[in-house]
Amino acid sequence: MQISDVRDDIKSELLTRAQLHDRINEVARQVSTDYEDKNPLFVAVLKGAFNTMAAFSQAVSIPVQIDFMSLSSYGAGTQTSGTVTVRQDLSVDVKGRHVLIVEDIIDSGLTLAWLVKELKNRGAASVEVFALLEKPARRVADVNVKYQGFTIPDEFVVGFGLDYNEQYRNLDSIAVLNPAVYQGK
Ligand SMILES: O=P(O)(O)OC[C@H]1O[C@H](OP(=O)(O)OP(=O)(O)O)[C@H](O)[C@@H]1O
Ligand code: HPA
Ligand SMILES: [Mg+2]
Repeated sequence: MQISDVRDDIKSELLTRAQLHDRINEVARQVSTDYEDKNPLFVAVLKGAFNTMAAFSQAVSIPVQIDFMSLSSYGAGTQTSGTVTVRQDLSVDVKGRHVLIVEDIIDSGLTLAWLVKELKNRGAASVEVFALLEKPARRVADVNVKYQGFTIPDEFVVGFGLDYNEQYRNLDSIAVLNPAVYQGK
């Protein structure tokens, strides 16, 4: 789906499909060098990171393993609930593994802070983060992000996996949602 398909709901396009893929490819090159011979485990944080994981994992040039964890804290709104709920856990043991978390966005930082701690507690040999988007304005939890895509302004964005109330995930770029869509809800 493209912005023209949901024009009235969108305030502005922030990152085009080409910009997203160019940056993901750059990060993938770096990660391929850094993790050569480490047999890394990529962990995508669902649902939002499904597109980032697909594009990123295809762009790396080393063998990797892939797993998913489904976490939720936003529900149907535009503000974090402050509580991370595990909807679906990993299917592999991370003990002794070099884990790279693949995330769509760091906003408050609460989701990632929780996950990094959890994976370290489970015995991962190392835990690093690739976040496609970072929204520094709303950060309340400190997270060390080794690989990042773009820093974005303090606006609620959708597309490329990111949703508002489970919609717009299949938009092929990142856009600022028109506040009229969620105001008064
Ligand atoms: O830094 P934070 O404030 O914690 O926000 C970031 C997280 O919030 C969103 O997930 P959400 O809870 O909306 O679940 P979803 O991925 O299924 O949409 C997003 O995909 C990140 O995982
Ligand atoms: O700006 C956002 N958009 C969609 N999901 C999110 N989760 C945290 N921040 C955002
Ligand atoms: Mg969401």
